[in-house]
Amino acid sequence: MTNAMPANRWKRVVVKLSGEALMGEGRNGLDAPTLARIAGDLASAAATGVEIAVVVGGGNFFRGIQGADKGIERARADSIGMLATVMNGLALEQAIEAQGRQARALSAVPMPSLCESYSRRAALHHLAKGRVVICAGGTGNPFFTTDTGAALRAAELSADAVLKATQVDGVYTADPKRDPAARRYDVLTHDEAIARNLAVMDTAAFALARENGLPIVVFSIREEKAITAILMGAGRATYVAP
Ligand SMILES: Nc1ncnc2c1ncn2[C@@H]1O[C@H](COP(=O)(O)OP(=O)(O)OP(=O)(O)O)[C@@H](O)[C@H]1O
Ligand SMILES: O=c1ccn([C@@H]2O[C@H](COP(=O)(O)O)[C@@H](O)[C@H]2O)c(=O)[nH]1
Repeated sequence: MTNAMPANRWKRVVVKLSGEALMGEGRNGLDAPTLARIAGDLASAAATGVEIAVVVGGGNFFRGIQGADKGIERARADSIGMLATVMNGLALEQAIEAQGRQARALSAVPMPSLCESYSRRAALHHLAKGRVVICAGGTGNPFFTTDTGAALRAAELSADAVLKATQVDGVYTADPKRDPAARRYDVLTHDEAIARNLAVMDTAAFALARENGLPIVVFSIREEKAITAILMGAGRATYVAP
């Protein structure tokens, strides 16, 4: 971990939680022990007093781009992807509450019979009460991802950082799952991430974070209590500094 990370000064963070992380060692869907482990970490993180909003992905169920490759109209495929994030959001809400911490899933795609709709005001209200806020449905628009959703929510909620909880332990010179020679960065800038096409997050997310002066911390959610560790300035991660 880099000393550059001013973790313990953060008051509010947005955690981008990989949907794929929720499937554990499975091939898709939700793995109950993994869900409980991550929910426990989020509950511990909230217990430190830092306000936690989670933007949850949907890659364990569906990604729009894959649907489009199979012939589903892209906007419709993205709608299915957004629904996938709501499924994850509802599961996460219940798993966090099972850990004794209040949580509220707020969907950017209104589904009032399932959960509250997302609004900035509602999110700030629940955060002030110490609840973990789960932002589901991404941005609510097709042609975006939950990475961009995380940068957007972080900007509008005046968060101090985006914590990208993913499958790899940082940003590499190339995708480490495909290139065993890829080297890991400790620190880099948004400009460098964009210029080098580092696909750990999409360019729109890096650009939105850069424009709003938001640091991004990329780390592996496979580690025990990884989110809590990052809040304490510990753990292995790449710090993307504005
Ligand atoms: N330069 C890079 N450095 C690190 N990881 C990279 C890089 N390029 C591509 N990746 C890949 O990006 C992935 C993370 O991004 P992605 O948003 O696709 O998945 P995710 O965080 O698991 O979210 P979800 O499952 O919800 O879609 C990593 O698992 C890694 O394999
Ligand atoms: O703002 C958004 C966010 C997401 N989507 C769709 O959902 C899936 C799942 O999200 P991931 O970020 O890939 O985990 C995504 O592939 C899109 O199809 C969206 O349309 N708008």
